[in-house]
Amino acid sequence: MTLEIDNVELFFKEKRILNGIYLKAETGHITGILGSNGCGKSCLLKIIFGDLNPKYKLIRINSKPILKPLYQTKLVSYLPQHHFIPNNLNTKTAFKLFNVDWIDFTITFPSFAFFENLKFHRLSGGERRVVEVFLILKSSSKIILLDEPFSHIAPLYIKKITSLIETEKHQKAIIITDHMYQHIVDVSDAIYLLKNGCSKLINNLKNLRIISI
Ligand SMILES: Nc1ncnc2c1ncn2[C@@H]1O[C@H](COP(=O)(O)OP(=O)(O)OP(=O)(O)O)[C@@H](O)[C@H]1O
Repeated sequence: MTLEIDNVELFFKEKRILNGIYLKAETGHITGILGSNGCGKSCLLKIIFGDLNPKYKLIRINSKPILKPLYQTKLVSYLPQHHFIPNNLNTKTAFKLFNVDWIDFTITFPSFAFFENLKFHRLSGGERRVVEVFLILKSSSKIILLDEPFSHIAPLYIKKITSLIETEKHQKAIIITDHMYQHIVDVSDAIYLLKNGCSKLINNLKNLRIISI
C-alpha cells in the first residue's frame, strides 16, 4: 500500500503553516518527519488522519484519491501527541477494545504484568505512553501515524519500541515524528524535513545538517 499526501495548504487565520507539502509512505517502510517546534509536524499528521481540515489537500492511496477522512476508512491508527486513553479505563479493557493481546504485550514488557487491571491514571506518564504506543502499533490498521512515540519514555523501552516498529513495518506503512531526532534518523527508511511550510525529502544525513542550519 502506498499513501501520498500532496498540495497541502494550511492556514490558521492569516498565518500560513503548511504549503508545498508532498509526502509518501509505503508498506514496508518507515517514513520519518523532522522539523523545528511549530513547523507543522503534528498538524500534518492530523490532516492525514482527517482530524484537521486544511484549505487544500490531496490524499491518495495506491494512486487513488481518498475524499473522506481516513479515520472513516479503518485503514489508519493514529497516536496523538498527548494521552488519548481515558483516565478511568483499565488496561485490560483498553486491550480488548483495541483487539490487542495483553499477553503479547507483557512478553515484550514483562514489568507491566502487574498493571493488568489498573486504571490508566494510576500509570506514570511514560508507562502510559508505552501502552498507548503498543496499542496503536499492534492495531490491525495498515497505516500507522505516530506523533512523538518516544516522549517521556526511558531508553530501555525506546529500544523495545524501535524494534516493534521495525517488526510492524513489514505489514504496515508507518509515519513517525519525534523530537528525539537520532531515534527518527535511526529507525526511518525515508526522512522528510519540514521547513517554512514545505517538505523536503532528505536523501542523506549530510543534507539534513546543511538544510537545517
Ligand atoms: N488550533 C490551532 N489554532 C491556531 N494555531 C494553531 C493551531 N494548532 C496549531 N497551530 C499552530 O500551527 C503551528 C504548527 O503546529 P504543530 O503542532 O503542527 O507544530 P509541530 O511541528 O508539531 O510542533 P512541536 O514540535 O512543537 O510539537 C504552530 O505555530 C501552532 O501554534
